[in-house]
Amino acid sequence: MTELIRVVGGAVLDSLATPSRLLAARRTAPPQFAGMWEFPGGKIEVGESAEQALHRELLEELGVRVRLGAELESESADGWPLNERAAMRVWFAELVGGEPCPLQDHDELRWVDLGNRHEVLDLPWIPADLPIVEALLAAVPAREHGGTGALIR
Ligand SMILES: Nc1nc2c([nH]c(=O)n2[C@H]2C[C@H](O)[C@@H](COP(=O)(O)OP(=O)(O)OP(=O)(O)O)O2)c(=O)[nH]1
Repeated sequence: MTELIRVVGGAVLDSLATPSRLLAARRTAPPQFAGMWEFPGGKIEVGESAEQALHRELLEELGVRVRLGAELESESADGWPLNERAAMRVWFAELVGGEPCPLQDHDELRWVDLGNRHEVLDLPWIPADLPIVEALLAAVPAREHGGTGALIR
């Protein structure tokens, strides 16, 4: 059996304590994903933990340092299925250094309003990301319900 490709993604928020916006990134490659939106991140390299990989990828791709919050839990410990060979673990995060720029693998970054489901879901996400985005929207505490702090660990 071929080994699972392990991917990590960052659900970068304007704030873990009082989240209102999510940073989405538009891919430039490969051709089947170019122009689609995703969670910035990438494959875990040999010798890295998932969290180390996520810090490295966000620095390489966006030029930012982040504080990680809670993981967006999926049914499998391997993370969210992307295809028959790959799965992605996703962590909430907030910026602690740098301004996000599409340095590598993306040509546009966009802060989308978590209070507006259509604005978030109308982006042409990589199809495998749609259940993840739905779960993220459900996990982010609604401000009007006074839910804050749930994404901090
Ligand atoms: N980063 C990321 N990859 C995703 C998402 N959704 C999704 O299906 N993928 C797929 C696309 C790729 O086949 C794979 C991740 O590969 P990648 O190209 O981002 O990884 P990498 O930065 O380590 O790139 P490379 O050096 O191996 O080319 O997972 C997502 O939201 N974020």
